Amino acid sequence: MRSQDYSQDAWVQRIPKRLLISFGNSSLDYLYHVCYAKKVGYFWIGITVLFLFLPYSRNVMPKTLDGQITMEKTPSYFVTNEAPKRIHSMAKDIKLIVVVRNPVTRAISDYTQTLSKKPEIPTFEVLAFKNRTLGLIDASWSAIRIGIYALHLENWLQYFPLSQILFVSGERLIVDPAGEMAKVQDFLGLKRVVTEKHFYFNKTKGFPCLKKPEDSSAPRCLGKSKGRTHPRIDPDVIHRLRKFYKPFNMMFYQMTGQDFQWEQEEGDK
Ligand SMILES: Nc1ncnc2c1ncn2[C@@H]1O[C@H](COP(=O)(O)OS(=O)(=O)O)[C@@H](OP(=O)(O)O)[C@H]1O
Repeated sequence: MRSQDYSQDAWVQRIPKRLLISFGNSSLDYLYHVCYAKKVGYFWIGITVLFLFLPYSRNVMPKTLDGQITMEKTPSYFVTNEAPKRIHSMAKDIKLIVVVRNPVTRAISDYTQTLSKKPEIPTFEVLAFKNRTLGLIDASWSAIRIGIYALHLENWLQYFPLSQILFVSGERLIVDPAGEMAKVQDFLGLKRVVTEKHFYFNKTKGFPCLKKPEDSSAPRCLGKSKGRTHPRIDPDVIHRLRKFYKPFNMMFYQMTGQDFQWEQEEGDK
């Protein structure tokens, strides 16, 4: 086996070969948090400009050794039109890890986040419709448009084959974090270092958290801004949104070869 060179010269800033992305509000932070805490990769927490506008973005990357993985995480790439083309021109063999979640819950989560910053905005029910009497959904509202995953994925598939993309279920990440992490590690070609023994379910938070690592004093949950209580949304509106998304979801399942079972969920949080 080749011994690792730890000399100063061996630490180099590299263009990431793995990218964690999501449509926003889909548990990407949690995936990143687990990968980071368990050193599954060396991260740059990305901002969209990185790949899009900085030709020498390598300069802002963490230094890694040959054989270590440089990853970048950002929620906004997936819906940024120019992103796949530019990323492809810099790193065509990149592995993409995309976290997805029921688009109806995602839209409500997105709205809840905005509401926490701007309490004066209209209700979700008002923003969701162009014409509520006619049941016409406002697909130009970003909270809704982002959830049309099939549309965004089409753009990426023009540049990257499906084999380079792993879709992680935001729902499964909550109920079975170790199971989803196993898929992530397999996809990255890594030994399964993150397993069930690293997680516990925090009843107060209502989400899984990481158990206390040996080198730190506290178990790690995500902060208060993750896992917020959603406002109550009129069930009719939820029903209407489900109908709106259904054909797009079906298209997305077909394109990815994965059934995320969003139609089977009883209600949205
Ligand atoms: N372990 C754990 N702890 C807390 N929250 C968790 C966890 N796993 C998944 N989630 C869900 O993650 C949702 C927020 O997604 P992110 O903001 O991380 O996504 S993204 O970075 O914008 O893609 C967040 O959405 P909200 O519930 O609307 O706040 C959570 O439902």
